[in-house]
Amino acid sequence: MDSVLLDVRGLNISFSGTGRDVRVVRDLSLQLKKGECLGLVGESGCGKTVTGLAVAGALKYPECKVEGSIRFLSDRYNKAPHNIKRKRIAMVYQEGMAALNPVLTVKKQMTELIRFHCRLSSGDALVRARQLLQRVGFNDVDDILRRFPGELSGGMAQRVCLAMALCCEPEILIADEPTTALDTINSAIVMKALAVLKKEMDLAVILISHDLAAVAQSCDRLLVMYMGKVVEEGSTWELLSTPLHPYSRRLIETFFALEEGRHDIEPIRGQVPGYHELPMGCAFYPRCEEASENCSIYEPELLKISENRKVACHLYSGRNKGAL
Ligand SMILES: Nc1ncnc2c1ncn2[C@@H]1O[C@H](COP(=O)(O)OP(=O)(O)OP(=O)(O)O)[C@@H](O)[C@H]1O
Repeated sequence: MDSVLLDVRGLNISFSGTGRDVRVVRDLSLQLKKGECLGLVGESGCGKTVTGLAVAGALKYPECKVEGSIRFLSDRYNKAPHNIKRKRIAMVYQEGMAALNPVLTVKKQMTELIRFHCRLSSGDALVRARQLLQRVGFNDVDDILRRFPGELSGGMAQRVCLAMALCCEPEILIADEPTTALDTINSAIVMKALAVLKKEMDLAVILISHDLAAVAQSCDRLLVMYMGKVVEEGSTWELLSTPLHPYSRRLIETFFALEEGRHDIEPIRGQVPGYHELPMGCAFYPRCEEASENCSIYEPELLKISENRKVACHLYSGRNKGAL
């Protein structure tokens, strides 16, 4: 559990689609240890998916610039070459069904993938496909192999995608909203499959999610992101029970109030700004009820405030002075 597998430092991601660069991930650093589950949470558009794609080496748009250092480390590889990194880090996306080819059976898709990546014969690839499907909790694997994606439920399709992501025995799995399109029962089945895999394969997982209840059950540690930056980091239990950053506090309060069916909670005031109109100082200050004058001038750094806790807020930097 102690060896660091992934070390990301000073990650900046920008898109230049409209002619000028728009930075959507700003100076992000994270470490992931063997067997650990790290949650990335925050509102839509705060940069969770692009961070996951950059780590998986899957951000390939010509208009996208990735800067900073992403190092994949393990007992066997130090600064792994790109092809090894791609095999050791796998990603599953929001909608399993959309990731599968609708006109090919599960058997065809899985065996082709396994033959391509693992260089196995057709017979051995089929054996491996069966093992992988069992690993994600299917009992009648031959029935699943015969089906076309349209004959699977959303939860089944997501588990097939999970099985496919495991074909190269990755050490890190990035799961991007794996339950977004699923009902409660299927979400629970997919999350259980993830938990079993994490334990059996000692997988390190980055779980990107809006679902703080799922995150609370699965993750050891959390990063809260706002407008492309990490605003708070800590162990899951500590962060969810005593959030420090005013943004984390409002995000958590709102989520759990809605979970309890309470609609009396005030939404966070104001709007999420566009990346091209980020305010000076703290990006959250126009919406923050605890902002001071300095928050509109100085951008807070992510400061370590205890062994497992970091926060980027002037309430904790000693600069929270001057009324707004
Ligand atoms: N290919 C692209 N070209 C231009 N901008 C992009 C591209 N992909 C993502 N972005 C922008 O990057 C920002 C971060 O997007 P991202 O998908 O990472 O957010 P997110 O936190 O994962 O949101 P969600 O929870 O809704 O998936 C958004 O403003 C998005 O519009």
